[in-house]
Amino acid sequence: MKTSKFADDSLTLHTDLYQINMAESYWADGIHDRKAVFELYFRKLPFGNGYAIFAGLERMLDYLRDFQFSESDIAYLRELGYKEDFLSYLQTVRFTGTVHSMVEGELAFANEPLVRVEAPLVEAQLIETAILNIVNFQTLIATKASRIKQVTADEVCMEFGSRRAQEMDAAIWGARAAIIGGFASTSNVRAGKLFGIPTAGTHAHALVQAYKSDYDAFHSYAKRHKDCVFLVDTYNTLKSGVPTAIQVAKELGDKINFIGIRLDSGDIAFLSKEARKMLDEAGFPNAKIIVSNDLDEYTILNLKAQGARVDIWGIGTKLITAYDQPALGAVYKMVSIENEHGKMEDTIKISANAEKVSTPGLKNVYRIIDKETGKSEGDYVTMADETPQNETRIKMFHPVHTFVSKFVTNFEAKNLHVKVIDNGEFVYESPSLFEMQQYAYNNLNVLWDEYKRSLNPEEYPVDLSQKCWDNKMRNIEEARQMVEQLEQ
Ligand SMILES: Nc1ncnc2c1ncn2[C@@H]1O[C@H](COP(=O)(O)OP(=O)(O)OP(=O)(O)O)[C@@H](O)[C@H]1O
Ligand SMILES: O=P(O)(O)OC[C@H]1O[C@H](OP(=O)(O)OP(=O)(O)O)[C@H](O)[C@@H]1O
Ligand SMILES: O=C(O)c1cccnc1
Repeated sequence: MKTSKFADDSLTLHTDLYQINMAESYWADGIHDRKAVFELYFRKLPFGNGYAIFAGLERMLDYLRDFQFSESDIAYLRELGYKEDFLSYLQTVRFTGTVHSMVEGELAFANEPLVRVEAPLVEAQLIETAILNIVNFQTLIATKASRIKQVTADEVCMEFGSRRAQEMDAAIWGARAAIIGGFASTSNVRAGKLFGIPTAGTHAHALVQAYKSDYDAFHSYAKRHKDCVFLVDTYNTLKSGVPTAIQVAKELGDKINFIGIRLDSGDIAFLSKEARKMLDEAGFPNAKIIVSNDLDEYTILNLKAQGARVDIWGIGTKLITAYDQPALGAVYKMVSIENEHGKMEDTIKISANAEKVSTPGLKNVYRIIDKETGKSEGDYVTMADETPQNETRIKMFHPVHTFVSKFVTNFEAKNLHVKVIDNGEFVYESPSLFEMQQYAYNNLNVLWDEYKRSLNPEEYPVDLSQKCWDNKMRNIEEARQMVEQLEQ
C-alpha cells in the first residue's frame, strides 16, 4: 500500500516547542521528576450556552498510552539543535502519572476541573498542548451538537460536515463528538470505520446533473440502492423533483424502500409543507422529509416556528466548524508542585481579573443533586481531602461574588471525576459512543430547564467549599506578600 508523505509514527511531537524547551530546563536542573498537579478547565461556556458536554477522553487516553518519542521524533529534535544528553533522556520518557477526568457526556461548566493530572513535572508539561487540543475541540463540537439537539428534540440529526471541516482530523473527531452530543449518524465513512458509528446519507446534485434528469437519476440510483432518499431541488423542487420522486417510488413499489426526499435550497418552510402535502396525497405519509443547507439551532428554531414539516435534519458547516464560536478556551494550569523537601505546595496564577485567578491545590468537583427534586443545585469544588458525600449540610458560595451563598441539605454529592490512569496504569474502559450519548442525555435531565435554553440561559452555579475558598485566599495573600517584598 502506498504510504503518505505525511504519515507519522508518533503523536508525541504534537506539542508546542516551548514545552520541550521547558522540559529541557526542568531536566537540566533535576526537577523534572518532581510531582506536579495540573488542572484542565475553561472559563467561559461556548455559544452562550448554559452547559458544555465534555468529550475527548478516549482519544486523550489513547494519546497518553502511546506517549513516547519515536526515533524519527528524536532525529527531528536533533536537527533542531537539542543536545544528545537531553535527547537520550527524552527517549526514556513515558506517561507514568495519575489522571482523574470527567467521563465523556458529562455536563461541564466554567471554572471547574474537567481533567486533573498528577505526574512528574516533565510529563505533565509535555502533554499540555495535545490534551487541550483534543478536549477543546471535541467538547466544543459535542456542545454545539447538543445545542442543536435541544431544538430538534425527537427528530433525527445527521452529521454532514466533512467537506467544510477544518481539515481531515477535525472532520472525523468532530463526527465522533457530534454523536456524543446527540446526533444519530455521520456521512464520513472513515469515522464510521474508526468509531463504529452509523454512516448515512442521500445523494448529491451531481447525480442528477450526470443523468441530466431527475427521473433517470432516481431510477439509476434505485437500481443499486434499496434505501432511497431522492434529492429533489436540482431543477425545480415542486414542479420536477418531488413529483418525479413520487413517480419513481410508485413505479418501483416494493423493489425499493422509499425513505423520502431531501430539500437543500429555497424556502425550506414553504417547500417542506408543500412537499408534505404532495407525499401524503400520493400515498406516502411515512416518507420522510430531510433538509439541509447551512442549518444550525437558530435556523431550525425559526423554521419550526414557521411550521416547517421536517423529519430529519442534515447539518454540516455550522456544526463541524462551531461556526459561531470556533474555539473553546480551556486552559491547563499548575495548581500544586512538590518542593525541594518532597512536600506538595499549592501554586496560584494571579490576574487583575478576579475570574482569571486560578484556584490552587488538589481538588475534586461534585454535582450536588437535591434528593427530593432530582435536580442539581450546582457544582461544588472542594479540596481533595473533603468528603461532601458524608456531610448532611454544606454551604455553597459563589467564587467571585461571595455574598451569594446558600446552605444545602438532603443532597447527593456525585463525584464528577473518575480515575482513568493510576500511576501509569490505564484503568478506564471507555463505553460506546451511544452509551456516552445516553449518559449526556440522562445528565441533562438533572438540570433545571432554565440552564438548558439556548438563548440567555441562567448561570449554573459552580461554587467553592469554604476550605477551598480559604486556601485560595491564603495563596493570594502569600503571592501578594512575595510581590511586596520584591518591590522593597
Ligand atoms: N423559511 C426559511 N426561514 C429562514 N431561513 C431559511 C428558510 N428557508 C431556508 N432558510 C435558510 O436560509 C439560508 C440561505 O438560503 P438561500 O435562499 O440563500 O440559499 P439557497 O436557496 O440554498 O440558494 P442556493 O441555491 O444558492 O443554495 C440557509 O441557511 C437556509 O437554511
Ligand atoms: O449546508 P451544510 O450544513 O454545510 O451541509 C452540508 C452541505 O453539503 C452539501 O452541499 P454542497 O453544495 O457542498 O454539495 P451538493 O451538491 O451535494 O449540494 C449538502 O447539500 C449540504 O447543503
Ligand atoms: O448524504 C448527504 O445527503 C450529504 C452528505 C454530505 C454533505 N451533504 C449531504
